Formats: sequence, structure tokens, C-alpha cells
Amino acid sequence: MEETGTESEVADMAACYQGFDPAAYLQYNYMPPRANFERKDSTVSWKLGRLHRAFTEDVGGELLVDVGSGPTLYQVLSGCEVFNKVILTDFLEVNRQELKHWLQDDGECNMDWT
Ligand SMILES: C[S@@+](CC[C@H](N)C(=O)[O-])C[C@H]1O[C@@H](n2cnc3c(N)ncnc32)[C@H](O)[C@@H]1O
Repeated sequence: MEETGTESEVADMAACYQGFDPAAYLQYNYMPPRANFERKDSTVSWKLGRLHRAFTEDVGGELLVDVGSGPTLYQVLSGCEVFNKVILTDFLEVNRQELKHWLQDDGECNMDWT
């Protein structure tokens, strides 16, 4: 069967992400020195603040679906307060695995989100 334009674009995007390393991504983007959850003036603190505001003032409901979660879940932390169920998604198995490690608390995750 012939691929549609959308299927082909998704396949191209998946190819771009091959070799994606969740541990390196988390280290670079969400750990000091580049990121610091302890500092109020850091980018991650700003993002958490904006997400908290959006979730507490603007939206809420039964189901929150985060598309392209990557190996992170900070983006839904405030959402957990106002949605009954949260689904994290990613087309990379390595990212889904990273999140499963944290959920299962098996000591294999690269970042502790608690
Ligand atoms: C920038 S990364 C993760 C972002 C992460 N939530 C953060 O804030 O750092 C974007 C993720 O989206 C995923 N992704 C891209 N296109 C997607 C699609 N069409 N369906 C599902 N996941 C997708 C990639 O695998 C990648 O892990």
C-alpha cells in the first residue's frame, strides 16, 4: 500500500529522532548548569509557572493527552491536579521506556520527577 503524505511525514519525523538519547536530553535540558528547578529565575521554573497558570485558570476535564511527551513529565504536573486521567505519548520506545522506569520506580530512570 502506498504511504499518504501524512504517513510519509510521520516516518520522516521518526527517522529524525532515531538515535535520540533520553539520558543525554534530560541531562542537557533539565539538569544544572543549563536548567535548575531550584532557581526561580530559570527557564524550567518559568515553564512550570506558565503551565500551572494555564492548567489552573484555563482548562480542566476528564482526560489530558500529552502528544510527544519525550522523556519528560514536568509538562503535565499541574495538569494532574485538574484532569482525572493523564496519558503521555511518544513514538519513540526509548522515551516511553524512560517514563515507565519512573512510573515503576525500578531505579532505572534518568531523572527523578518527584
Ligand atoms: C522536543 S521532544 C520532547 C519534549 C519534552 N516534552 C520537553 O518538554 O522537553 C519532542 C518529542 O515528540 C515526539 N514526537 C514528535 N512527533 C510526534 C508524533 N507525531 N507523535 C508522537 N510523538 C511525537 C518525539 O519523539 C520527541 O520525543
